[in-house]
Amino acid sequence: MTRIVLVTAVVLVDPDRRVLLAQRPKGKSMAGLWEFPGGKVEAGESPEATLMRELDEELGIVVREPCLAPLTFASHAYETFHLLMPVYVCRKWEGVPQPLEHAELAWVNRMKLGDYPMPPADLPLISVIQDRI
Ligand SMILES: Nc1nc2c([nH]c(=O)n2[C@@H]2O[C@H](COP(=O)(O)OP(=O)(O)OP(=O)(O)O)[C@@H](O)[C@H]2O)c(=O)[nH]1
Repeated sequence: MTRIVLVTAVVLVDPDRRVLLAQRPKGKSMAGLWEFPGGKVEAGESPEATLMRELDEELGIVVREPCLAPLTFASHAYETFHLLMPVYVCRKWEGVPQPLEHAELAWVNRMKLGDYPMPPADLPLISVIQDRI
């Protein structure tokens, strides 16, 4: 039986309908790949609380819970765990996202998401984002 790891992620959408991708830094697993901001849900935390904490830590922005809307989810078997990742969409936040924990950030036209190498779990998300954002 594989271990399920619960991670929440968010698609931040700007007024030009671009989406924020963040590049995983050197030294981490899947370094160099582009992901959606977020992280592992810790014990006692709601998925929304995880996102609000991660967005503060990773990007230095403040998001209010009502601004997080469910979009879709990813379910992917990695070699050592099974990732279950609820994905939210957010169009409103305070502050300007900064790469506080990532190598780089990119605001990407949603039709160009396929140009950015992503973790395998994220690939099925691309068409959902293109259709629904
Ligand atoms: N935040 C985020 N994590 C993702 C995405 N896609 C994906 O497979 N993941 C995986 O979900 C986990 C998120 O963990 P994390 O952000 O809290 O911590 P981390 O990168 O240091 O994890 P790790 O180094 O243990 O792999 C990682 O294993 C990461 O590879 C994504 O789009 N966003």
